[in-house]
Amino acid sequence: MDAEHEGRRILDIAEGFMKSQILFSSVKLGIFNLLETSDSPMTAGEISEAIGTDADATKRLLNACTGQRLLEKVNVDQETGDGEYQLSAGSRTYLTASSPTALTEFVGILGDYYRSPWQDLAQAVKEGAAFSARHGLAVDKTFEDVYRDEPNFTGAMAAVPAVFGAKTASAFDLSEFQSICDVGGCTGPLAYHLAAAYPQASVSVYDLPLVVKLAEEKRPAGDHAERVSFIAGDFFGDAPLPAADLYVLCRIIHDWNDDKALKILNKIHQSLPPGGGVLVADTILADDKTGPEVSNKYDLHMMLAAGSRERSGQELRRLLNKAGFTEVTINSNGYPFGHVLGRKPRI
Ligand SMILES: C[S@@+](CC[C@H](N)C(=O)[O-])C[C@H]1O[C@@H](n2cnc3c(N)ncnc32)[C@H](O)[C@@H]1O
Repeated sequence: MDAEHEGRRILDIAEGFMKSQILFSSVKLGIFNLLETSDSPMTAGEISEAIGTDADATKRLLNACTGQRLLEKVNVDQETGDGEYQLSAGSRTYLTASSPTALTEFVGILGDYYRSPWQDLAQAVKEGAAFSARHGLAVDKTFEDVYRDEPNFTGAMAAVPAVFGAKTASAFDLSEFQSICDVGGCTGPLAYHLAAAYPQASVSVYDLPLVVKLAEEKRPAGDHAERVSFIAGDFFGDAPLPAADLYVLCRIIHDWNDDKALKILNKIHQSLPPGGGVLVADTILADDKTGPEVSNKYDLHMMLAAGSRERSGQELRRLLNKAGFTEVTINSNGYPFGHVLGRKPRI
């Protein structure tokens, strides 16, 4: 073992919160959005004046952002070290207001609403199910509570499939399906990718009434978006799902305990014609549950925020089998989601 290397690696893990705080604070202060609107690189003084912050502290934050390659520093005075700041390629693509691939709202929710339950990780591990009973979505909290506590939840959710949804659309060849329903599809970012990838299919999104209302208001212009319909409902209610021969569940199964997840899968199975499919997209754990890192992180996150869990491919296979899906194919590669396709038997 290289002792020094291991020591540094452990400190690096411990100091991880400092890195994320640099990002969260810069997003919160509007630094990336400001630089997007500027025709040329800006000095720390210009930035602090525009966002109403302390000049010296702002300069230190901007330099830390540069160290994280969130910003670039140009025209540097070799004597004073002062210079001008501009967006890096990464922040221009993923952290600016007008970018169609902006992750800003998701970063915002991670830095605030989603960060607070992590303070209780040790307590949650001590208590297990008792902690979930107090805090868990699957137990005593509804999605209506989530929307009341964090009004920007839909914006934050939508950011991730807007960026990574093309990978979900292409994880399997879905071209045989004529009608696709994204169940719990939020304001439609994944449905728009599905509509673009499968022009032969009609595409719908099924979600709670308040989300559908928002989705209609936010619908972007363009052919693919216009082909997507939004249908309000409750997947735990008695009303049938919109008709489809493929149902998609992106980050839905991981919200719920096995009983509730099975309810959703059973309902989908009942709604499908023979040979129809269900596509699950979640951060899938390795069979020994020790990776990939993104899935382990979100497994704990789901425990803290929703009293639920991420599952391995084999666990998802067993759930799908229980609901009556026989042919189950697992494609667990990919960031941030792996994918599982299940089929209702043809006879
Ligand atoms: C974790 S979000 C995932 C959203 C989207 N699929 C994604 O990956 O970004 C869960 C979604 O399920 C929806 N949802 C929760 N309970 C529901 C219910 N009972 N019926 C229909 N949709 C529901 C929420 O409104 C939300 O859009």
